[in-house]
Amino acid sequence: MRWLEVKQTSNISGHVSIPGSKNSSLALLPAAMLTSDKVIIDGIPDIYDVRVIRKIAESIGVEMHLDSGESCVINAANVENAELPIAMTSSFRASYYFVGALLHKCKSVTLGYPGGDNFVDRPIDQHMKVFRSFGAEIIQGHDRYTVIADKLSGCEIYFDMITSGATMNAVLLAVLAEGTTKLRNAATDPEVVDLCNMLNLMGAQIAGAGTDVIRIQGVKKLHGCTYKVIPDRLIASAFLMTVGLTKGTITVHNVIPEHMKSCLYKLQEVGIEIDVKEDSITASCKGIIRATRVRTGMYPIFYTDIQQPMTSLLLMAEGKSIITDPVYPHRFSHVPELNKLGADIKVRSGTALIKGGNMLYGGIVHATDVRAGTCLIMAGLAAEGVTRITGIEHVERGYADIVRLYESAGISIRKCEGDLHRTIADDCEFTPTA
Ligand SMILES: CC(=O)N[C@H]1[C@@H](OP(=O)(O)OP(=O)(O)OC[C@H]2O[C@@H](n3ccc(=O)[nH]c3=O)[C@H](O)[C@@H]2O)O[C@H](CO)[C@@H](O)[C@@H]1O
Ligand SMILES: C=C(OP(=O)(O)O)C(=O)O
Repeated sequence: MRWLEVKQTSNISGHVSIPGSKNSSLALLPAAMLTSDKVIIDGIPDIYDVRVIRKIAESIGVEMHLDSGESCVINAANVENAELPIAMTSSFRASYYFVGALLHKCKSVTLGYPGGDNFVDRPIDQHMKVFRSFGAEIIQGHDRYTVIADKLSGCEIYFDMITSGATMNAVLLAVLAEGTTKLRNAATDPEVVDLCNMLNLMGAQIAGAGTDVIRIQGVKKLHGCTYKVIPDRLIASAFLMTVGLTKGTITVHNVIPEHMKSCLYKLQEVGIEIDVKEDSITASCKGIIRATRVRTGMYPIFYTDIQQPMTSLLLMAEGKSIITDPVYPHRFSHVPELNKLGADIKVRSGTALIKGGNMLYGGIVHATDVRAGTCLIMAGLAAEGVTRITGIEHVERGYADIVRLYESAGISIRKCEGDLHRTIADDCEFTPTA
């Protein structure tokens, strides 16, 4: 059994260089397959999902080399078919971008239904709507689906809800489709803009990215480029929140503060001091944390992916806080785990009612998704004694080297392997694996 081990920690002082965005990388890597030229992308994190993408790519003849923390070189000149490995494509969420990236070239793409963070049911009806809008036929099996199109025709799509994934998939299909595509009610997330920026550098004609109407004029061919992925705003936001649990100061470097505004304002509101520079943000906390209400939404509203870390932060507040997550109303699997550590949280129809101020005590808890992992690490830092967090594989989907990253923040956590139920005081028996 593997787990992460976290000890109560106070008064931190650290500097963290934020890695490239997972959610951007998962779209940029398939996007690089739209051309037969070489594409170089800097800053791709060496996380589990990226490793799976690399294996899937290799299985269809795409060359993908990743030097850790450096450049990823992608060459899709020799891809002929897109019969993708089912289990691999079902092991993470964003495999659907392979359809957007390969349908034009291969005319047929077969893959497994998306997996990934299993906090809730996550429909892909908007992706299906996108495929059909471009003229594709979809054949659905019990564990796989095939998307077939001899030709992709530009179209107009009004999304039924704001979805970053389906917006990006539509962009991937539109850049080489015949004619013009107009996407309405499109997502405005920084990761959507990042994808459009790279595609424009490859010769695409995309206008309006970052607004809710994106217009794409299809082109005949895209060419290679060198690009750098944006920083991971989700990892950066969680680090800033951490000072609310440990007290002290933390500076995140290599960030784009504009991407994190909804988080920064909320942190100031609850009592964390925020100092924003051009590409770094310092958060400090000496005093009390105030209770608040949080409601998630699609960008630029407070993002669902930091709802779980925010829950841990609000455990420190005297009084009652309320977190509602309309984006994923069932994303609360972290709550029973936090309650095991002494928290007092009740969940009622997509809303967590948090009674802050309780003492937290270390224990054994389980992370069911990457952000639940972050949230449990944060609670562990405030809990008396030692906290062990299982479900590391979920955390590894989003963090390349979580131990080293926290170390730079002045926080010591360990990856351990062995007998989980050995007495927590019996510290020296564990075998750190990183
Ligand atoms: C790999 C990646 O980038 N993952 C992020 C992406 O996921 P992902 O792109 O899957 O999430 P979406 O933006 O598509 O989801 C937004 C909302 O639309 C709904 N929806 C989406 C698609 C669809 O076909 N039908 C449908 O009903 C979802 O249930 C959700 O309520 O955005 C989410 C919302 O910010 C984040 O939590 C994920 O970290
Ligand atoms: C939900 C997340 O990721 P994914 O969509 O890849 O499951 C996340 O990063 O918090």
